[in-house]
Amino acid sequence: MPYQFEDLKKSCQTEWQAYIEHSFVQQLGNASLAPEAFQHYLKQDYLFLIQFARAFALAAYKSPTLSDLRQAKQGLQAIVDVELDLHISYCKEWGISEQELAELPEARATLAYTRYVLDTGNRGDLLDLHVALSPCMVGYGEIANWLNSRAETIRGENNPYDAWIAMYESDEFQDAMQAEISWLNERLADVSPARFKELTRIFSDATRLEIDFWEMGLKQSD
Ligand SMILES: Cc1ncc(CO)c(N)n1
Repeated sequence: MPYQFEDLKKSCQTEWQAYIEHSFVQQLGNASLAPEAFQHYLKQDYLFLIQFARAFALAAYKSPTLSDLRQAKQGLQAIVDVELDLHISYCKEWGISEQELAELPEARATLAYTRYVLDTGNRGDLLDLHVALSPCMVGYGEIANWLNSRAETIRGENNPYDAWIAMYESDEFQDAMQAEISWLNERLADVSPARFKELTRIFSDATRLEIDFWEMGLKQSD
């Protein structure tokens, strides 16, 4: 049986579920999340996105084919020209100025996660890097879908976090998530059991670092 993305999730099911169904996510869905926790998260996510853009630049460098190079360029462009602008205006609505964002120190959870991804890409190949990136690309799309499937989730103007859910349920994000899964499925189909085992380590590490990112938001830790 060729390996598929689903097998990566199955290899760390407990951690994956703890990430997708984290209390930060549940509280965001039922509108009970403390605004301070959300603001802390938003600020750190700005710093996260900057490092995430660098990871796509690294993906360009690690691309053996023109098609991979184009894909990496598209990812970098989407973050720099669209996501970061959106994030900056969203932060403004939450009372966080661009000046404040520019001067923020990185929380340890942000440092750990982003540098882990960059280091994994540096020492490995494009597949290692994509596996390290996949919990972000796929996880947030799944989170939006999971929230929408729950009776406890409040949508619309009665939830101050509605726009956050809307961003990750959008066609743009869901399409990017599907594209990432397809790219991985194509590559995973050819890997050996030993190579797959290495990749499950990376996937599980990145998933655990996503859990820490939610914890950092909830506890407002720096
Ligand atoms: C920490 C984190 N993971 C994933 C995403 C989705 O892009 C994000 N914005 N932030």
